[in-house]
Amino acid sequence: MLTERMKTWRHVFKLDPNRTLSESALEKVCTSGTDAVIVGGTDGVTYQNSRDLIERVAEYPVECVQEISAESAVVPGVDGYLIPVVLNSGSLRWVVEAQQRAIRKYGDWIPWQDVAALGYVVLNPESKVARLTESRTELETADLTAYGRLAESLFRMPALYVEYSGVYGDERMVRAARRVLENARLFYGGGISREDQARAMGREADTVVVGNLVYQNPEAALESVRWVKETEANGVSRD
Ligand SMILES: CC(C)=CCC/C(C)=C/CC/C(C)=C/CC/C(C)=C/CC/C(C)=C/CC/C(C)=C/CC/C(C)=C/COP(=O)(O)OP(=O)(O)O
Ligand SMILES: O=P(O)(O)OC[C@@H](O)CO
Ligand SMILES: [Mg+2]
Repeated sequence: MLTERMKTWRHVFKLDPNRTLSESALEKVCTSGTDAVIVGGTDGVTYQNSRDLIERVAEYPVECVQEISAESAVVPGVDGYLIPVVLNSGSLRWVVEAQQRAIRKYGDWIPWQDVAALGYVVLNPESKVARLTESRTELETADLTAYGRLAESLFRMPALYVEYSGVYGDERMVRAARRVLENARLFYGGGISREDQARAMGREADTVVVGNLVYQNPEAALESVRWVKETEANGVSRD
């Protein structure tokens, strides 16, 4: 089950099918000791560029999962599929509609044991994902923790994803969200570029996602695996 495997993820890389990565850089990413490689992005994601990148990652022993942002880009045969649900979106399209349309299309073909929902709360108003999904990013701590409880206890989601895509986020927000979760995992992603940031979010979150750094500073991106894994998460460990 994908949801079980996700419980072992401390550090993951998110690779964007719409960006170029040399074979030597990809090899380093995939053999870095990271727990999984997520293939996904917001814009310019197609079936072709997703399949190309997934096939390249599949050459390495690391777990590879596709994060689906467009119904047309679904690649069959991947280890797992992450389905974003943007809880603070201003449009139903990104909460249930796009997902319902895709389920209608793929129906019996969906390998549910290898599918997991990610309850996103998008907090960087300047990010592509915030703009696309018209996310309501002006949230207080209490709003975020309520989304956390909604995701975990009402929707029974396996993970809450605090998403600051492109900028380093507010550690207090992440800590508050983590505190109210008992079973769901807390994913943090956004703007990790330095050791202190990787360690700080490594303390607050269960799973730390590193994206842009792979393209901006590959050496630091590789180091981020160690920075996160050496750091103990504050949360009670759950299995
Ligand atoms: C055999 C077979 C066919 C198997 C497959 C079956 C299967 C798994 C079918 C899919 C079922 C399903 C429910 C699919 C969901 C479809 C869908 C379109 C859902 C909507 C997802 C959504 C809310 C998208 C909005 C954007 C979003 C949240 C994207 C996630 C990634 C993200 C936040 C990237 C951020 O990075 P990026 O913006 O690229 O960062 P940069 O600015 O640095 O580029
Ligand atoms: O690209 P960065 O800013 O590292 O963010 C990672 C991930 O949360 C994006 O969905
Ligand atoms: Mg992108």
